[in-house]
Amino acid sequence: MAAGESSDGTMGLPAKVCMKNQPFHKRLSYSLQGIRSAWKQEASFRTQAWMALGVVAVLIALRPPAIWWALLLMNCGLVLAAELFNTALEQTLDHLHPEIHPAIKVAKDCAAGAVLVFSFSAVGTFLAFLWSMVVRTSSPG
Ligand SMILES: Nc1ncnc2c1ncn2[C@@H]1O[C@H](COP(=O)(O)OP(=O)(O)OP(=O)(O)O)[C@@H](O)[C@H]1O
Repeated sequence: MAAGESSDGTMGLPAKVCMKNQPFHKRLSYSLQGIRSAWKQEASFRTQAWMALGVVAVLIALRPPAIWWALLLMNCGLVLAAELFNTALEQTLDHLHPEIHPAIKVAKDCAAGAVLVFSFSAVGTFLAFLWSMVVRTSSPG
């Protein structure tokens, strides 16, 4: 055993530090646990996930060119990822500072604003997609 190393191989580091750099399957499992927690706790995340599924259903039904799949899936992913970041920030702030504070209001409002910006982008992209479908079906030939 090297000097300073403990018998459990942690070198006496706090447990939190030892949770870094774990095998891929463990890191994947933590990511999935995060998504499951957001699903359980955040109504907004559930709504956005159902809407993303709706978009996928529309894509499967209409079979548009690949560029529309890429654009719409990317927008759905951005909204869901932004909501996960928003949830992470809310949980951290509520844990570290449960009391009301103007700085926490600004931080939470900005995070919610980020989700709103991505949501507008997603809605705009979806409307453009619908418009392109209408033009494609109404054009002669
Ligand atoms: N500790 C606090 N201090 C000041 N304002 C707060 C605090 N906690 C929440 N707020 C205000 O309440 C709003 C909603 O709070 P919070 O984000 O925790 O709820 P939420 O329903 O989970 O929101 P979201 O739908 O964005 O996930 C915040 O955007 C902020 O304006």
